[in-house]
Amino acid sequence: MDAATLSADGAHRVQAQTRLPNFIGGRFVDGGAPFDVRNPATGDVHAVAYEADAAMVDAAVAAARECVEGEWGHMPLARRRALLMKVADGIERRFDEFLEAEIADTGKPRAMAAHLDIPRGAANFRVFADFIASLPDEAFEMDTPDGGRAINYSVRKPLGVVGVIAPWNLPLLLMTWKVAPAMACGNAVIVKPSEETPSTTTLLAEVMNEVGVPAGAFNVLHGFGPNSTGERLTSHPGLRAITFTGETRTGAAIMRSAASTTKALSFELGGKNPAIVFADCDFDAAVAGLARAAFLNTGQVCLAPERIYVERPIFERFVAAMKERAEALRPGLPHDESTDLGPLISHEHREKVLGYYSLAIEEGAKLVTGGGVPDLTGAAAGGYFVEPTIWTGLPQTARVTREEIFGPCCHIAPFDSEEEAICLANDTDYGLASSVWTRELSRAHRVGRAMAVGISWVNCWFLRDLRTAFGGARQSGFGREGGAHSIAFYSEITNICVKV
Ligand SMILES: NC(=O)c1ccc[n+]([C@@H]2O[C@H](COP(=O)([O-])OP(=O)(O)OC[C@H]3O[C@@H](n4cnc5c(N)ncnc54)[C@H](O)[C@@H]3O)[C@@H](O)[C@H]2O)c1
Ligand SMILES: O=C/C=C/C=C(\O)C(=O)O
Repeated sequence: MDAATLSADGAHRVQAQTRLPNFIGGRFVDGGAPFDVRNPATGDVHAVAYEADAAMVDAAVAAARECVEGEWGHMPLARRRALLMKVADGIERRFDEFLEAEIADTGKPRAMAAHLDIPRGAANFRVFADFIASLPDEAFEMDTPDGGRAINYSVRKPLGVVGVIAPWNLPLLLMTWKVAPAMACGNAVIVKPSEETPSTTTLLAEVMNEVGVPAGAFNVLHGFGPNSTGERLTSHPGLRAITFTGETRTGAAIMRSAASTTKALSFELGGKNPAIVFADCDFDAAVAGLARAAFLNTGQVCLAPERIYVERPIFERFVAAMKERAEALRPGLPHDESTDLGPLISHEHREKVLGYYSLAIEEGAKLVTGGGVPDLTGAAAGGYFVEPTIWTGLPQTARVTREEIFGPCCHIAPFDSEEEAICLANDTDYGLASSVWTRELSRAHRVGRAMAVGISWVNCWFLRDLRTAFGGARQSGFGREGGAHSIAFYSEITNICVKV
């Protein structure tokens, strides 16, 4: 069986033990040490992927380099763009297969994957194929010492071979968010999907071949991080850049490993994101928006608010409304239409989240709701579910209010002034995203701007225009991607200075 069997029939379409081989130079290749891929909604093994060894990494780098120095890197932009548009069409043509593959790897509710993950996979290719067509190059005319003039203009060229190291929480979305602009710029990519979620990346390799992307422009290597495929890629001298989304600690390890070959790095890392709710907000919209933000994807969204600060006059009412929302969420299997809360990604991650659930109590939190494991029967009894959880009463110094948990949980604290709210929100080592909820226009701008983050939302959350800058401040990463920022990162820019 190969990745094509992901298209099998029936309600639960992914068959047991789907084979997910590595994809090098346009071909699925045998070899590598097999490892199990589990469906976290049931705990069952649904696929086997193959950890790429050092020789496979070398082969992928060689194939990618040949392609970027040859057909792909020199392809006229119009043709390259047309191919990327076809990749988007190809994802949509095989939408159900992508959907089932993503669901099998993550256990997330079908509606979420159908409305967010898979459509964004296609959109990422369309947006960057469009965007690159109309992006102006820089030009500066200058005076010269001899009284003449010179014209400077810049041209963009591919960087070369780019390594894309992706996480498991929004697998297709976050991987294509990097692959699409990298390929639009003419680079060849080698993707290492998370070992937890290798299926949709493998399926994308099939689409690349189907639509005629030249062999070697897109490669997939499966495996783990340290002493495995991840580290082999980050230390490989044949790669010019690594774009990474994942934990801050992993980012630090990648930096060390990439240092000796001076690769360009773009890092989207963890967060401990604040939300500030003022008493003048649209109360119902704030509750609906923040309940979604805290619990979407079972809290496994890097942008999720794990710290919510609420102006004192509405604090009790807000906590009660969030409690009601949390308790209305129904955990269950992805294909059950009544499910709105999926599992965590793995047994290990559940242990980590439950560790924080215990720690919160040890640190003196008041448990508003949740704090444990839901009592599920049938197939879901083997899944890695936890209860959506809300705490109050912790100090800013508690580990639960400082460390990223990455589960369906948040701590809610009161504040008395705008100044205090800003201080509390920015009192963190991270700086990824924030949201401010108020009806007062100038305060919205003032507080929105004061947030020490890369992405500051006002009266919304996770509203994305893919042309805008996206990334983290402080320990949430460096570099920005999105729109022109992506194109700049994935390009080698040559300035040409012509004396006239
Ligand atoms: N800032 C963002 O945009 C953003 C988006 C999504 C997720 N995240 C963060 O990602 C984390 C969750 O994802 P995760 O658990 O998959 O992250 P992770 O850091 O554990 O793993 C991410 C990827 O890195 C690989 N990896 C691990 N160690 C490596 C090493 N030493 N060398 C090379 N590769 C290595 C993994 O195999 C995986 O493919 C959270 O911290 C979350 O906040 C951030
Ligand atoms: O879990 C993190 C979500 C990140 C989202 C994006 O990178 C995006 O929307 O492009």
